Amino acid sequence: MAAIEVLDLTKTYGELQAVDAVSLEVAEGEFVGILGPNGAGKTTLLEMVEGLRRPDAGTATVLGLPVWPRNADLLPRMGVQLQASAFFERLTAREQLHTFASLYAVPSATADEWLERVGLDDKAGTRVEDLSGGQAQRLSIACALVHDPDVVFLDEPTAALDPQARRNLWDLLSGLNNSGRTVVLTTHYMDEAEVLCDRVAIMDSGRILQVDSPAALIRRLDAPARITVAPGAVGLEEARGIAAVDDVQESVDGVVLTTRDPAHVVARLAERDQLDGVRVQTGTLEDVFLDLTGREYRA
Ligand SMILES: Nc1ncnc2c1ncn2[C@@H]1O[C@H](COP(=O)(O)OP(=O)(O)OP(=O)(O)O)[C@@H](O)[C@H]1O
Repeated sequence: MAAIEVLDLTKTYGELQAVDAVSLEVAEGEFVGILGPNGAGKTTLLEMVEGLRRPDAGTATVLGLPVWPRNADLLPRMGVQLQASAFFERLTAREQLHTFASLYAVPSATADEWLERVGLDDKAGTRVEDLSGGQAQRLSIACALVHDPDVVFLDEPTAALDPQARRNLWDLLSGLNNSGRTVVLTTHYMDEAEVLCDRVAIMDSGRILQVDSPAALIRRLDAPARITVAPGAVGLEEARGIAAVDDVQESVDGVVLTTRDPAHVVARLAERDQLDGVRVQTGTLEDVFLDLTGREYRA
């Protein structure tokens, strides 16, 4: 049985088709990312799947149960990350988490374990409004997980964090589904989707354009590879003479060779001892987005 089944979910706000007949299946234990620019419809889709927003049409089931009308049997089995602004004011981090735990009859000791797991034990006595952005995000994730749900929904969990805080949170998130949990997250960060997700659904203008593993999405693109070598490591004319090299350009980083057969080109460079500073770049999810929409990706 799929953990999540979404069939033709649709939501319209006035003239705007925010979510347009979206279908998606998520297997048990899978980590799926919904990736798209601002306004793509990610939050609206997620809230309908969580049973928080009523669809105009279509259905969603979680663990085999319909999510709308709101299903009381499902609530303890789902973890929904709150935006930090939804915390109870003036509570400390520990009080906030204990309050959530008590809603699900989870012992306080378990809540304290979670505080430690998300690295907030030294902030237990700090009021939620005095936590940094990253600390507040980690607390909101602990609140979503404290009752040990089977399915976890995270809406842009690393939004507005600095790069270091994002990476710290990635470590936490990548450990999340090791214990068999199903995780669905929305993000507008390509690198985040690539690092964390088994499969990525690329969303734009209310539609899911493609769903697959990041590697498969990029492979399907059939984009040429770019091989950069240090400035001066190879002459421009010499590089143009290597079989399978389609194009050669000079850039600030060095000489950039474009090819559809990077293994062959790297082998030729190696034979000539010209691998100084070599870097091989294949396509990225940004290229996939450009290919699918005809637009540059702007988070
Ligand atoms: N309650 C609402 N009433 C009217 N329009 C809405 C409402 N909620 C969302 N929208 C619009 O629907 C579209 C999709 O919004 P949504 O928040 O789902 O996108 P998103 O992909 O999550 O964007 P972001 O990354 O900025 O959060 C946007 O154009 C938004 O302005």
